[in-house]
Amino acid sequence: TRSTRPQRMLKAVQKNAIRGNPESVISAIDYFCKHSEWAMNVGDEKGCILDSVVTEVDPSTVLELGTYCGYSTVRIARLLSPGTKFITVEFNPASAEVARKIIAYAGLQDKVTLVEGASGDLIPQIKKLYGITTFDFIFLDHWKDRYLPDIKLFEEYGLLRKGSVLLADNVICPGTPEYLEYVRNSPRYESRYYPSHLEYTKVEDGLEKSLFLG
Ligand SMILES: Cc1ncnc2c1ncn2[C@@H]1O[C@H](/C=C/CNC(=O)c2cc(-c3ccc(F)cc3)cc(O)c2O)[C@@H](O)[C@H]1O
Ligand SMILES: [Mg+2]
Repeated sequence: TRSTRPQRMLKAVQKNAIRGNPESVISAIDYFCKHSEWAMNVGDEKGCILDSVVTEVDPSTVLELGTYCGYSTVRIARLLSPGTKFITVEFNPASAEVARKIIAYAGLQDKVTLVEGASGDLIPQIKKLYGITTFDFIFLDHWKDRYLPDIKLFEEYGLLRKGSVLLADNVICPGTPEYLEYVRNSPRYESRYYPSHLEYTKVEDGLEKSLFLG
């Protein structure tokens, strides 16, 4: 049967990247997406903004929603200090399998816990299952209509602390209007928009960084 795009992306990593070298894995995926097949990774332009926010926050606990093939997982994990707890959530088994292989190819498997399941099911159990009280940094890049319900779950289950940073992809394209309206109007967040472009295109998109004020 025909391979899937994630499987073809994995092949490109295995062919063009150097095992244990995260930078080469990132470059191989970006090259594949620019020259072979577009894919919905955060990409190199928005990826640099992601890098700078992760570096600035220097988190001890990280949550990513929507692993997909693991591109942003590798971008984040390569910047984390030893001992950081990093959980990434993916409910499509095929995507999760490709992501595990790409994360492992980059040599970052010991820094990442990939959980297969739906974010709405996992979030209420994170404290119990992983012994995490609050997250310092959260990257939202899953179904766009799940951003708002999930941020409300973070609040409900006390997973945010004063200073927690949430970074959301695609707030313009495809767009997350309800989420944007919430974080920009809630007195509990201080939000800032980082203009950029949809991965591998000239289409406008951007990231929204929201600081939880407690
Ligand atoms: C509640 C729940 N729980 C667990 N995993 C979950 C989950 N909801 C989704 N997932 C997982 O995460 C990924 C899905 C990501 C969704 N991302 C996008 O749809 C997306 C789309 C574009 C795009 C832009 C313009 C176009 F013309 C076409 C596409 C760009 C992007 O950057 C995107 O992120 C995918 O691997 C899915 O299984
Ligand atoms: Mg995205």
